[in-house]
Amino acid sequence: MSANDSPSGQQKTTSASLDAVRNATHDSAFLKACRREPVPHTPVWFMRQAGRSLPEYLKVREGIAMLDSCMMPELVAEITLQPVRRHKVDAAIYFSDIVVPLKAIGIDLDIKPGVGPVIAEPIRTRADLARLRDLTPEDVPYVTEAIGMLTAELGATPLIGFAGAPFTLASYLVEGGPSRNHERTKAMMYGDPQLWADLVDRLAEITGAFLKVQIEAGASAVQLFDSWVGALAPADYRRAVLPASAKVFDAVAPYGVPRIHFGVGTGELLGLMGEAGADVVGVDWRVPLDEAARRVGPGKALQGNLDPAVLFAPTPAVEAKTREVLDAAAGLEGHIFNLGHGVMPNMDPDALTRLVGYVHEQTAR
Ligand SMILES: Cc1c2[nH]c(c1CCC(=O)O)Cc1[nH]c(c(CCC(=O)O)c1C)Cc1[nH]c(c(CCC(=O)O)c1C)Cc1[nH]c(c(C)c1CCC(=O)O)C2
Repeated sequence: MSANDSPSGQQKTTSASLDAVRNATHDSAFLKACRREPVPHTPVWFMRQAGRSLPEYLKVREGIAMLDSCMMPELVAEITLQPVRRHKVDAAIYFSDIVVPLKAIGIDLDIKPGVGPVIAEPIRTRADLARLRDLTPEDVPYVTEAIGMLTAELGATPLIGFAGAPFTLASYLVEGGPSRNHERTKAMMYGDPQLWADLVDRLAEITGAFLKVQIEAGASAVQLFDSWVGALAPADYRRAVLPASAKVFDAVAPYGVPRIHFGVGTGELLGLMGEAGADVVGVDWRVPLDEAARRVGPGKALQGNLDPAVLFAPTPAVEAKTREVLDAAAGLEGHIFNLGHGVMPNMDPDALTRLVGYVHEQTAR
């Protein structure tokens, strides 16, 4: 199957325009690095680059709830473009949230400012699983529409689509909201392995379908965020999570777009996260990239991994820490520079802009 066969039957983005997007972005530094090809400079983007660190974001979001904003295509396109205009990053990331596909299939949830996603009725029993129905492109028309607008504006700059991975989504659904220790999630995982397996398998189906919509609309790469999976030991990850994450990666494999996988505190899981099917493994700041490369093994690019908190230090300190990251990445087959986790709301946007310039200048070849 090629991406042009449009397996969902949706033709909102025509094959010809999808081909045009593929051609325009193909030789970008970002996609070359994902493919482990030589690059003119190390590409840079930041997780959570769109959002509260930017005054122009706060301005357009004024009076609009987070989830509502995700369903307004023009606003989504504007917010996605803001960090590209300001920082000159090498890729855009689609503005949305990991819980958007769950909302789209009818799960009653909200994103509470300063808290995160909150689920009205958590998923805890076999009967609850029935509420997790399949996602179709018709459930998320605003995604197709916004991505269509974006690819027209972005030209040669690739757009990264994303989704939450089954474990991280399951944690929100089972706990009912953010959780420090994932107690109820782990209680289900260890106590009712079959219910757990069925839950993450359902989530894999939904997530795979959601990523397909984004790719068919014109996303040039996808990132699967398993933000909280670092809470697990490798043996548990392999048994209870890897099959579901692999199912998501397999679902989008036929499109041939790079698949990025990221989690926080996943130093002990990096090899397994690559094994799940990622082409690019995201690394937080706790493991130097040369060591991460040893853990991941050959044939995969790495993304990361400056400690985001470093951005609060004076510029010479930021540059010294950035140099350390670049030095550790010197022998890699493919490196995409990023922070080890997301941009923080109170970060100075100018420090981010300077960082992009510094990485480009230091790695120009
Ligand atoms: C775990 C997770 C979530 N959402 C996401 C993850 C995985 C990434 C990670 O590990 O950070 C993913 C996400 N959420 C958002 C993006 C936008 C794209 C980007 O610029 O990276 C992305 C990629 C927008 C958002 N998602 C959210 C905001 C802030 C809400 C606002 O601006 O009103 C944004 C810009 C809300 C949200 N949504 C979530 C949290 C923890 C929060 C923060 C709650 C808070 O502190 O207010 C769940």
